[in-house]
Amino acid sequence: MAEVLLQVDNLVKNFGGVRATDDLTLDVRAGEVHALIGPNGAGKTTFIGQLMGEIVPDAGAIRFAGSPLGGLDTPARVRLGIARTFQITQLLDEDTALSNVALTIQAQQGHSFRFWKTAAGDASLFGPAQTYLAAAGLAERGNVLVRDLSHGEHKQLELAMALASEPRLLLLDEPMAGLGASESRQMVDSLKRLKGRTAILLVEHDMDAVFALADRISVLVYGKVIATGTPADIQANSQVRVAYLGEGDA
Ligand SMILES: Nc1ncnc2c1ncn2[C@@H]1O[C@H](COP(=O)(O)OP(=O)(O)OP(=O)(O)O)[C@@H](O)[C@H]1O
Repeated sequence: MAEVLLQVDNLVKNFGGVRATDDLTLDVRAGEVHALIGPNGAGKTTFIGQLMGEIVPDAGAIRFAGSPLGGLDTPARVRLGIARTFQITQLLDEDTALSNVALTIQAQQGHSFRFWKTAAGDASLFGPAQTYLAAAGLAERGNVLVRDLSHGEHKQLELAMALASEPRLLLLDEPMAGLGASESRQMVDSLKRLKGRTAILLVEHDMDAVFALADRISVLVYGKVIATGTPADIQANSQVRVAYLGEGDA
């Protein structure tokens, strides 16, 4: 069995009277796609925020590659090898997809955005940028302006930008949201190609995508993991069927 990359133990987060994360225990193994599913408001986004260091837990522990993450800010966690999509919210609409990825690589290297003009002329960034675009399924779209990309292609570009930090763990918060059927298929194909290269924690409502991609699935209900298992285990779990999948649907 692959090594445990992310180990979360007994995590708790309260917002006033709401316990958004309730004694949450979960692990992600190196290279696996681990889907986290659950009804609206189950606490999935709050959990990702705690993994990235954007939300401070009230109790519990998170270890990544054996080291505790408590007290580390988001950039420090990115340097350790954790990345999420939508981390860099500002796509430059008037620049090409390739330039946007090149800029992300430059930012990873510690340069400030104000040196962008020089970076745009720095051909050494374009080779790697093209590789990340290709990994995200946008090999042919590098020279297209961001404002001319479709919604699905924006999502793929955000994926390429997340890959630019060479993460060992990629956190994806609803990558299929708002995508049409063919765009969803392209995203699933891109994520399938990434399997094994990086571990993925996939928060997703689209069950077709979850069952197409996941090695394991955890089910979150009211901030608590009520089940973890293979897709077949989860589909057969009567507690999950009642709580989430809906009897008769699964
Ligand atoms: N900053 C906050 N202040 C107060 N309550 C919050 C805050 N963030 C989240 N919550 C509450 O915590 C619970 C979990 O919310 P969260 O957004 O993490 O759920 P989710 O599973 O990501 O939902 P969805 O699938 O709809 O995105 C909800 O009851 C939500 O209202």
